[in-house]
Amino acid sequence: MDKLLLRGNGPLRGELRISGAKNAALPCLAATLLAKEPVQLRNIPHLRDITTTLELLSTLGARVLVDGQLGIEVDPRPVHSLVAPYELVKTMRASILVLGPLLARHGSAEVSLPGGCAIGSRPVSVHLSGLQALGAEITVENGFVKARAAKLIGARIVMEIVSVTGTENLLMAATLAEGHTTLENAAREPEIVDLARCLNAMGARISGAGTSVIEIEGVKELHGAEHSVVADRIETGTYLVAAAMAGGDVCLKRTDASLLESVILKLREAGAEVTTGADLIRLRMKQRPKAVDIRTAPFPAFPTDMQAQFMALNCIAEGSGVITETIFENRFMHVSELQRLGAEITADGKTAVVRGVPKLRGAPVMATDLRASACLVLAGLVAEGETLIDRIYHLDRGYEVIEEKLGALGADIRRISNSGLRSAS
Ligand SMILES: CC(=O)N[C@H]1[C@@H](OP(=O)(O)OP(=O)(O)OC[C@H]2O[C@@H](n3ccc(=O)[nH]c3=O)[C@H](O)[C@@H]2O)O[C@H](CO)[C@@H](O)[C@@H]1O
Ligand SMILES: C=C(OP(=O)(O)O)C(=O)O
Repeated sequence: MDKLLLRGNGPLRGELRISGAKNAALPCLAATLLAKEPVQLRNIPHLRDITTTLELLSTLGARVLVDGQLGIEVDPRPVHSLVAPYELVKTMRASILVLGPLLARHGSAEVSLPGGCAIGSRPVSVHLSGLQALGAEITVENGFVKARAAKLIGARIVMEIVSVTGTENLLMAATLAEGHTTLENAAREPEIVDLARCLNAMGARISGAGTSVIEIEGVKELHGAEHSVVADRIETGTYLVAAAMAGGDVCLKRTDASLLESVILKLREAGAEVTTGADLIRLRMKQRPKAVDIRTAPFPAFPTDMQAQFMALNCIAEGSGVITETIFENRFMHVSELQRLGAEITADGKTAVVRGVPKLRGAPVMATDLRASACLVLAGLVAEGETLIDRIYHLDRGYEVIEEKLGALGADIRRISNSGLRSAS
């Protein structure tokens, strides 16, 4: 099992290219199952979750071509299986996203209940009740969701909870439903806007994505298309926090500041100088960060996927910051690991109070989920001495070559793989 070894060694300087967003690429890959022709997707990040999704699509029978330039073509015509097996689905939350497309295009689907980060109970009731409202018959048996519908019929759906993948599943299913569908209380995340763009390029008729009311006029079929996936706002935010913690001057390219305004606001509050251009963000930090209060909530508020990284920032900041996690009930697993590095944190229920210390000290730590892993990397960048992070397979689900990217900015970070020690830069 790979590990990461870090040594805190001062400011970060240089330029980085941000990858396509995992959480946009995954629904777009699932959406290809709706088409009658091959779909080309560009700017797909090279990540473990993407590989798992491609394996899942191949298992269903789709023909997948990877062109080596971050481009992937999926030909859904040979699909012959409508079963998403447990072995593939267990590692990844987004695998539930094949449910809506398979049902809408083929009239039935069996999808194992999904895995993903263990950051809460993460039910899928919103997905299932929405599909029922579109006319599907749904049962959950032996860990599988079984869905059938001779034909989906458009409906007005008021989602009980704001759910990102729930909105995406229903959006995809509704594109081929007969008549009009309205999704109310929809999630507004940029990845949903990106999925709607991809679907509209395939011939869907969707308006309102990015607002809480999405309108979908069902069409008879969807055709092939080409779509380039939006930049990863969480990867962007993670590298911005890295520079805010380590200090220095970093420019992130091929990203979009409008996707992470709430994060940039908090970085400025922490004392960073942030300037933005059409597709770049530059962060300069000349001082010890000031602690900030964070409250996670659905977009456009502060994202839960950036909570752990800001907790790491508060750990070495001047003053105290209160972090309130309102989305997931079990997303403070990084607290005990940060404490191993000398952080002063008191967590109680949804709230963690972090009192900044002048220095963290390196130690062996364990990654517990994707963003928790990222926060340990950030802490390791500024800790005195060596930090060894175990179980970084979580990190590989969501960060493309993190050790190379941080290494290029001057960080001392190395991956220790089973085959030996590999330098970052
Ligand atoms: C692959 C992907 O895009 N993952 C993102 C997606 O996850 P995901 O789509 O799983 O997250 P949701 O938006 O569905 O979850 C938000 C909250 O709603 C609850 N809920 C959700 C569905 C449901 O049927 N019932 C229910 O109670 C969840 O347990 C959670 O407490 O959005 C999260 C919130 O921004 C992000 O952290 C994840 O990175
Ligand atoms: C929680 C995340 O991923 P997933 O929903 O796939 O578990 C994440 O991207 O931070």
